[in-house]
Amino acid sequence: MSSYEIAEALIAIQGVGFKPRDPITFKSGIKSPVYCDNRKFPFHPEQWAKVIHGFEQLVEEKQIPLDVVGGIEAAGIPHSAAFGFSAKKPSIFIRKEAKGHGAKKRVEGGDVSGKQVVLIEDLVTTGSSSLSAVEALRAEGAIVNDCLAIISYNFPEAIENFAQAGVRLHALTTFEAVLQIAIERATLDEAGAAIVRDWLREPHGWAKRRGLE
Ligand SMILES: O=P(O)(O)OC[C@H]1O[C@H](OP(=O)(O)OP(=O)(O)O)[C@H](O)[C@@H]1O
Ligand SMILES: O=C(O)c1cc(=O)[nH]c(=O)[nH]1
Repeated sequence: MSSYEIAEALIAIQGVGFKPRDPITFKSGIKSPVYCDNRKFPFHPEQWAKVIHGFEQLVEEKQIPLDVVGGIEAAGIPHSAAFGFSAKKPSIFIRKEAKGHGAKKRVEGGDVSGKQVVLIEDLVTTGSSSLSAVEALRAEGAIVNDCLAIISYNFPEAIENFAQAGVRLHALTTFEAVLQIAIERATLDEAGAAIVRDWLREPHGWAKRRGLE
């Protein structure tokens, strides 16, 4: 499954929104003129199958050691569960925060101690959600060296965060691929594309630069 095919699939399920003049706030607090919504994939099984096959191919081609598949709450979980089921591997999930009641755990579903856990995230922006999950897993004795994601914005800070944590990030596609397709198809006009490119150059200060905050 190529990066282009996965980007096409995300566009086909209407999982990409361009909002150059009406920004959206990301988990990290970054204000953005674009939004990718991988949560829509399970509603479109034919397109979703491309994601799950993409993960299978990635693990096989890169010979990624895998005992357990771990989905990051919330949007990572459906993809992780489907991939684990299809690959006949156990799967667990990792909460972003421990609950205040019940077992109060972040890692749910099984014992990961001494196991090679491959993380599944739907989307990487800064990488902070992924790396917090890595910490929670390592605290339970898991071996975590690889994270698979559907899409990454490929921000330098995310690349640096993954490198520092000693985790390889393998994304099926990138926001750049999505942007290329949107420009080719004139889904995004030139003025809109210029705004998105300006955001990509320096996302943290973008909203201020444009007088939006
Ligand atoms: O790389 P980061 O800067 O951490 O951003 C990426 C995270 O943001 C979203 O989670 P969010 O908590 O917004 O939504 P969810 O609860 O649906 O997963 C997404 O699903 C990733 O987990
Ligand atoms: O960083 C985020 O919070 C984020 C970005 C994005 O494009 N889509 C999403 O679901 N979350």
